[in-house]
Amino acid sequence: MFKIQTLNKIDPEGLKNFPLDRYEIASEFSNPDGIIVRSMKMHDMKLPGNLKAIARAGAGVNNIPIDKCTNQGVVVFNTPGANAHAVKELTIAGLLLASRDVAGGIEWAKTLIGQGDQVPALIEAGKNNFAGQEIRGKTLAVIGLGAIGVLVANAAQALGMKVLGYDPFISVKHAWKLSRNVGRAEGMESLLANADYVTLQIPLSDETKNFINKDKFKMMKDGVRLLNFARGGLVNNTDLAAAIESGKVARYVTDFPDEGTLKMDKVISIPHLGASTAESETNCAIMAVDQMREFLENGNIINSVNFPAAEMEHTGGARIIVANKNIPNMVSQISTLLATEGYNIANMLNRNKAEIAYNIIDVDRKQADPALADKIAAISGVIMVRIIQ
Ligand SMILES: NC(=O)C1=CN([C@@H]2O[C@H](COP(=O)(O)OP(=O)(O)OC[C@H]3O[C@@H](n4cnc5c(N)ncnc54)[C@H](O)[C@@H]3O)[C@@H](O)[C@H]2O)C=CC1
Ligand SMILES: O=C(O)C(=O)COP(=O)(O)O
Repeated sequence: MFKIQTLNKIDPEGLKNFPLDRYEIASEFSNPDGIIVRSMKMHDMKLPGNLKAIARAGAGVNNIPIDKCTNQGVVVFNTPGANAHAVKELTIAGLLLASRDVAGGIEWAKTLIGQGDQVPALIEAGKNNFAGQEIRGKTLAVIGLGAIGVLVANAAQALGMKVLGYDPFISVKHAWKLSRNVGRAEGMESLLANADYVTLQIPLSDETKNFINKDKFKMMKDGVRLLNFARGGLVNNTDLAAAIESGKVARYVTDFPDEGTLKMDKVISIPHLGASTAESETNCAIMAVDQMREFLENGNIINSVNFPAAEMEHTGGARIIVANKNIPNMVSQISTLLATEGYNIANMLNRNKAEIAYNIIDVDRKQADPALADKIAAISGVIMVRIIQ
């Protein structure tokens, strides 16, 4: 039986894909084999000894201690693209909320309760205070052209905006999906100097923390509207407060409000609703569960953020999976040990990603002795071994 712990509410449509004769699912387990999580912060959590994999039902993995997981041989998955349409739609809503004072107007309209028959006239008299601008013809800078950024860029272009994209690491897959009408920014300076709206669709990492700071605000037009449906830590709050105060930023729309931004003027705060649609929650849960099962049952790795992709058809016989440091001479030590122990390799796959190498080895025996795992684990540089019978 595999034990799967859910750290957030995970859509049952996904969880039902765990067959109950082989899986136990609960929100509390002392030593689970797998964890499924959404946004809960795991950095202070001690990783359970049996833990083999963490699946993030969503895109951002900044809530997961990736390096610690890698060092302990724990494979971390996410579900790329599974919630991208939901975030695209809310980002488009953000563009409109940044342009027309719909939020302020709604608040004001509620204050008219009790004015009886006067309400329609008061509405007409007061609406001037909430007028705005159109997005058509304005320039949008999209920073990050991944699953979400490409959809946002294409949708904004279809709504009549001029769109400039910026992503020095754009993947071929996403480049193919980008409308040819989306312009390529030559660099940050020209991108920000030309933008009426800037939207962030990049991950939060050590490299991107405080990505929007006083230097970037300096490059922006006065009255720019900034959208952040990516992560709060991408924007430096002190510099944002100064940019709002000086009129550089006309509106900041954020899906990640904090105590600091809640107190600022001109900020529209959304309570992290980007991926909160029935469709996205289902998509993410199904993908997370499928990837977790594929790894636990077959050792195959699909959409991991810390391990290489590795898929090999299981042709029968015992399967041994081994993760090791990506250094020379590991495969030969492992295969020599297998030969010494009398195992013939029927099929083998070796993949690597950064510091990690991962092997899937099928042997032509139905069962492998569990003690074999300990012998492989004793080879210096081996991080994780598991036998799948
Ligand atoms: N508001 C919400 O509920 C949600 C927020 N997100 C956030 O959005 C982020 C992006 O999500 P996806 O598009 O699905 O991820 P993705 O991995 O498909 O795309 C991210 C893109 O950002 C690019 N990038 C990375 N560093 C960059 C930099 N310094 N400058 C320019 N581009 C850079 C990458 O090359 C990649 O193309 C997630 O990491 C997460 O933080 C994602 C889903 C839901
Ligand atoms: O997928 C992401 O990165 C998100 O921010 C969505 O978070 P959530 O699953 O709604 O807690």
